[in-house]
Amino acid sequence: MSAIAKTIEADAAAEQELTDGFHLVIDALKLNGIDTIYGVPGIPITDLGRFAQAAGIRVISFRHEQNAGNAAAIAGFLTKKPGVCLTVSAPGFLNGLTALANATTNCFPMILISGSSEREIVDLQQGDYEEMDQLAIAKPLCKAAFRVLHAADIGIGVARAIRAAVSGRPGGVYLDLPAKLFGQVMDASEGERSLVKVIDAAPAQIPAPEAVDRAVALLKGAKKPLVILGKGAAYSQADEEIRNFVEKTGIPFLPMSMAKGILPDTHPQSAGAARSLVLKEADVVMLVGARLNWLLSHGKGKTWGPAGSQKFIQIDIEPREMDSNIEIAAPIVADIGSAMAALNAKVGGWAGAPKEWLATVAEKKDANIAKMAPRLMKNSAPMDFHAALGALRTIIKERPDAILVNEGANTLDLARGIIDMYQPRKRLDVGTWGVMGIGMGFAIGAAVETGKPVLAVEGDSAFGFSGMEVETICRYGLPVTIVIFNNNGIYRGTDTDPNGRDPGTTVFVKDARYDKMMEAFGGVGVNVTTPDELSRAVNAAMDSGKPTLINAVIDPTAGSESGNIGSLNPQSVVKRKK
Ligand SMILES: CC(C)(COP(=O)(O)OP(=O)(O)OC[C@H]1O[C@@H](n2cnc3c(N)ncnc32)[C@H](O)[C@@H]1OP(=O)(O)O)[C@@H](O)C(=O)NCCC(=O)NCCSC=O
Repeated sequence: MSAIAKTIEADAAAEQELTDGFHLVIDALKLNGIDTIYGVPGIPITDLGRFAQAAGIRVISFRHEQNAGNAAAIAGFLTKKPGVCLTVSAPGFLNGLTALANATTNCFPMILISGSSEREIVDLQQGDYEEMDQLAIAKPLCKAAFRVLHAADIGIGVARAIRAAVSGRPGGVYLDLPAKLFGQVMDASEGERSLVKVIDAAPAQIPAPEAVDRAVALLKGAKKPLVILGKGAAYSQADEEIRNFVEKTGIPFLPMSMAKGILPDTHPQSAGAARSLVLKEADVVMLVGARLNWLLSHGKGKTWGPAGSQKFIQIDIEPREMDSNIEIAAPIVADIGSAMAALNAKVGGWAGAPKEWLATVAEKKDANIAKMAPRLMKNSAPMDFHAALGALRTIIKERPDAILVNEGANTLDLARGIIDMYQPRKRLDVGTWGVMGIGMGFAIGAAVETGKPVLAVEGDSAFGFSGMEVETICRYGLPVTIVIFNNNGIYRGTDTDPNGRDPGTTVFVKDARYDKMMEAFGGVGVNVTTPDELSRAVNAAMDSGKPTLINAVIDPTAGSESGNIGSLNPQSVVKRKK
């Protein structure tokens, strides 16, 4: 071998033995089973995305970080592994932060990884590119926040982020990676040794036996027991244990929005269609992964029975959740799976819920269902919400493993009650914050993570927050069908400016054709005006698996001001002169 050849070979060997910050981040994620990254490329993380894709990680590039973050968040909810969102510094980071905060509020495990500026310059405020103290900004908005300054600490940084995201009550974690870190080079073997594989990231939290006994005693003495299933119960994937408990005890259950389908909405014990009655009349209420927040009127007031007349059992992994609004007579601090298993072991041989109570619930439920039925069957043009949702309800019944994404005002409030769900974790919606804008991010995340067909039912306003991602859906050829309930505006399309100068504050362009947006990117666009046309279009889209957007024309006068949350949306009682 010539001297030159020897030198080249020696150089190559030396090169192989090196690694850098980019590759250590990727190796750390892969070592911990993270196989997908959602993000938007740019300075300083462009190459991180490229190298990650080359290393076999699936990298889904979005048009806006908030949507990428929402996709990562819902990936976390669906898989119990942290969903990862990758952004550029400053504005990209801030865009992703909304999704991180929302993930934290909803208890979805997610990691926002953002490139950032050089510490030394940021701290002295010397004007670096997109200079911002991202760590300080992220801290109050997520469960934990870490910054890695040295490549040798990347393994620890990623491990801490993963454990923080999924252990205990899951949530969002911010991981700050300054640009300088990516180029730091080290010996490959040293780099490998610095990586950390997280063992038992979310250990089971076993309930105390006396806590379980206390709860069982309360339930057995109840005349009108009720189980409320929350999104935490859906997240836990303890589907069998939950179903066993509900069926063994015969207690009526009320699913919160994203808990629909843990047991089918058509289950004889479902009290979904008798919501007001069961909340007011139950004497013992068992909350399973459901919090007594605004969605349950904080456990008090006119939604509930007289103060002190109802006793609460609460199962939650977070001890501080107990007594957050009212007294919890039987707290069970545990993960849902362990708690339900422990309860199941204690409720054998029990006679079940009193028959009179079941009959009362059934009567109210049947009456509400009968009242709604004719409204779902009108084949009129233009459609109202009920007629359009009646068509979609049949589609989900026939395709129970499809994932339903839902956001809007009327579109959300009515779809929640009308569209029955049959399987767990198939309904993804606006969650704890009632946030508009989750639509396309959730749809993409759900399609990527599960490979199942996704039906996104969107109000025209809600869709606008993430609508540009239809290009992403087309680019990746995802099996997403979007139905836009287009009534020309927010709530309805009839508002006007009293001065006649501008459009009313809640209206959009009249008779807009959202379906044309999809066609612009090679997807299928369809305009429909009747429930029959809507059914045909959705079925064709879901059969073909092609990205499709259906503009469903809804009567602009249909819809009300999202009445359910009227107390949060005060109307002025003051009449003022012009
Ligand atoms: C907290 C809530 C679930 C409470 O709503 P409620 O109207 O009290 O209950 P819902 O479950 O929607 O049910 C309404 C009524 O329909 C009945 N109901 C429910 N399902 C059915 C079926 N399948 N058939 C017939 N009737 C039904 C149910 O018993 C209630 O009647 P009765 O029992 O007779 O009362 C809701 O307000 C909510 O999730 N809000 C979030 C909204 C949100 O996030 N918006 C984003 C902002 S929008 C931006 O502007």
